[in-house]
Amino acid sequence: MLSISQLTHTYPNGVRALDDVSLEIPAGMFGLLGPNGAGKSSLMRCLATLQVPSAGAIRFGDIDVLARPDALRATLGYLPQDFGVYPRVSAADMLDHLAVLKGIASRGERRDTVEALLRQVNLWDVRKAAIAGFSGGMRQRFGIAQALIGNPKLIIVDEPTAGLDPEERNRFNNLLAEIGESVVVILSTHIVDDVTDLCPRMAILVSGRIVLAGTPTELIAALQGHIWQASIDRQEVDAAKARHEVIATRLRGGRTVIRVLAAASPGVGFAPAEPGLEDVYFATLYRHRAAGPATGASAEKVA
Ligand SMILES: Nc1ncnc2c1ncn2[C@@H]1O[C@H](COP(=O)(O)OP(=O)(O)OP(=O)(O)O)[C@@H](O)[C@H]1O
Repeated sequence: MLSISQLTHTYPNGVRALDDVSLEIPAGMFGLLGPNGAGKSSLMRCLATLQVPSAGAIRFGDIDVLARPDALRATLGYLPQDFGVYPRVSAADMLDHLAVLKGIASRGERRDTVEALLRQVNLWDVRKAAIAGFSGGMRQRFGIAQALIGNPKLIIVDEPTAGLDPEERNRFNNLLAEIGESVVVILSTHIVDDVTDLCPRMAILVSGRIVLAGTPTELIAALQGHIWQASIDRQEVDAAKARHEVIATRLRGGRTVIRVLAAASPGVGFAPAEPGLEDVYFATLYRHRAAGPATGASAEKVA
């Protein structure tokens, strides 16, 4: 179990990226959804001990993470949003090097580990090719291989499928789904379908705050009977937005399909719609935007 209590992080420029974040995350896959700038990467970096939060506490099992970051690192697998540079060394040599850094001293054990991981992520055939020449999907699969070195109990993956084509995204998600259910896997993303496909538990982060948390099934059920859909002309969209709580608009065959949040039928032309996780996400963002400032971390004036 990963326990995050009242975590707050303010960058030196005054941006408060995390604001009183508390979450209890059991074993299994946990989806953290949020728009750009919500604070997802900031939270991931704090959990991965790459950044010390301004306030709050993090516990993973027996480990007080802020007091003993090294103890967490020994059991952590982290796939950052962006590796930055991709070396010209081969995938096999790089994994071997990273295994040394993870403390696997025995050459034989490393060879077995590297082979098993490369086969698991389907990169065995290209093990001798330089990572610098890999496609985006191959890089991400290499990324998950390096995160799995040493059988970590906490795995953090930060927006892993952004920029991948649907086939590679699917491949990557299948890999994540195979990771054992006895470990905590945190998947940070703004792709709702990734959470729908993979995560039995989730939370939505907006402006550095957890605004919703639960199981996708329960959160979707809570919207039952509250989502309505209509197909309208593009010119009518602004008027519809003024009249209704329009949570999403989508073009379909030259017309605009709007999804509206309402306890009863909003009027002629609207049909009841089956809610999905995307409605949960958009309704949450809509309510947040209606209640306060635009999404993005809150900027505090520093005196
Ligand atoms: N090193 C930093 N210094 C100052 N501000 C930062 C720093 N890193 C992030 N921020 C700010 O903190 C807020 C949260 O950023 P963060 O990258 O954590 O969000 P995110 O949800 O991961 O966004 P994205 O989906 O775009 O990656 C943003 O306003 C961002 O500009």
